[in-house]
Amino acid sequence: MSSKPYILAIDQGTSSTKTLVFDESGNVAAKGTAKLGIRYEHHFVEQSPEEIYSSVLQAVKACRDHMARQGIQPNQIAGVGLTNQRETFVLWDAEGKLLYNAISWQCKRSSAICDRLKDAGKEALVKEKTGLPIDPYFSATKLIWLVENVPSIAAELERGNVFFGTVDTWILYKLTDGECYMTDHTNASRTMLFNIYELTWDNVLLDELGLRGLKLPEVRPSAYAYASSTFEGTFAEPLTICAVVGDSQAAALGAGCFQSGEAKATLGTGSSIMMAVGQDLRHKGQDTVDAIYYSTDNGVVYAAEGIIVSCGATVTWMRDQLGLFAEEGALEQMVKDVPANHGVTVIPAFSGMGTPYWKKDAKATITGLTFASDRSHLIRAALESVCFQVKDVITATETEHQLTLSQLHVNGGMSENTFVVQFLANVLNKPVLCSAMPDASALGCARLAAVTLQAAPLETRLPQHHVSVQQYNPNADWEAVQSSYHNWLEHIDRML
Ligand SMILES: O=P(O)(O)OC[C@H](O)CO
Repeated sequence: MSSKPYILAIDQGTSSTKTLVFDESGNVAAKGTAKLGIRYEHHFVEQSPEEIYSSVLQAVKACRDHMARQGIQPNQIAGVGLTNQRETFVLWDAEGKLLYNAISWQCKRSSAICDRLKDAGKEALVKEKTGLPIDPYFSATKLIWLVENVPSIAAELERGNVFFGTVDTWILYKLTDGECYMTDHTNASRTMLFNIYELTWDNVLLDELGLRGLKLPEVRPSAYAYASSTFEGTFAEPLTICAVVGDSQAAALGAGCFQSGEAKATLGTGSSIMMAVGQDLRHKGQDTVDAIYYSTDNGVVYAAEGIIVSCGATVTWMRDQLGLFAEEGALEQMVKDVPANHGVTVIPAFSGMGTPYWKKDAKATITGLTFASDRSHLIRAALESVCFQVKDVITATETEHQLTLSQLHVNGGMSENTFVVQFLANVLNKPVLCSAMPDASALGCARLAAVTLQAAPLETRLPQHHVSVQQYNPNADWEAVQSSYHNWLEHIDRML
């Protein structure tokens, strides 16, 4: 064992920051966590940048204290990996003074701006350069909203005094007292300002979007020695941050998607599905998102991504707004008790539909109800909708990239529901793998940090041989499965 066998991973997410210490085999040796608030107001979703930063410090401190109880010394930490919620951004000035709250990836304030850009025919240009569709999900249109609606930001932009940063950049900036103004390829690729083929901020796009003069961070590989920090005195000696990567990408790396055609689906409130494509993006996605998966000294690896807006959110709505059940635990048995959905179909467009439909203004529908329908049918149809949406994304990805899904790894809260995972295996007609390791994003960024530290192949880092992985194989009548999926597609067609 080396004298520095541990890696500290920081996972800065939307509702909390988690920290985990991994040993060389991928065992979790210590943990810390800190909660984080979020403000929802109609279509506006914001967070406090200071709170984001302090949640990182708190979670790192909690982890340090746990390390001490486990007998791990800070000088046994070889380096730090940082993974973070993507698309959320912060603006500050040359003095480091905040210009606004952090605008969350969930915020849809720029819906009308997206329509305007599409009407002006900008969609092809944006897609061609960034790999992204024009959608409020990505940072740029919400930045335009701020420039158009907050006079002080417009004035500062005019003076060249607006510094833009995704959450990783903000954390690096704060940890280094403004010394490190950087981001990685994966985070840059979610802003809708970064050319994912030329690997530069796109000046043509910045001009077209009225953002000329915006200060943007230097972009580095995901596996890279960014900066060193004591985390404001949490550690006596500075630790080096050796990796930065968006959390969905990190979750795919943590799940072990290393070969083209391997994919992961994080089934949370919504879902991000990512399929590894390789170093060469030969076919560009039309309805899927072309994403930078990760980058090292050896270059950039691409992935295809699909975004589902409503997964667990549909079930939460059925619990909180319709009162159909009280606890998640009861849910699984309830749906297993009914052999089918009895003709009930839920199209969960509560906040529009993402990949491959990109209909941000669509509304949810429940169809096929009769007096014989009961809550189990509704819930079953809601859970089926999660799987059908994943199938939609996988089908679009396979077609656009001329790849075949080999297997799907699932993680996130809904992957604990065995009905969902089995139904997914049936709908995809492929094995679905569910790891007992819940913190895939932290593991993924720790793997990248290990690559920076040891220049070894990514797939050999922190192998986690001890963690059990449950495999679900298709076990239903394929014709029946196909017929229910066709029924879903027909309903989608009607909705569109
Ligand atoms: O904070 P999470 O883990 O829900 O991740 C948010 C995603 O990065 C948004 O793209």
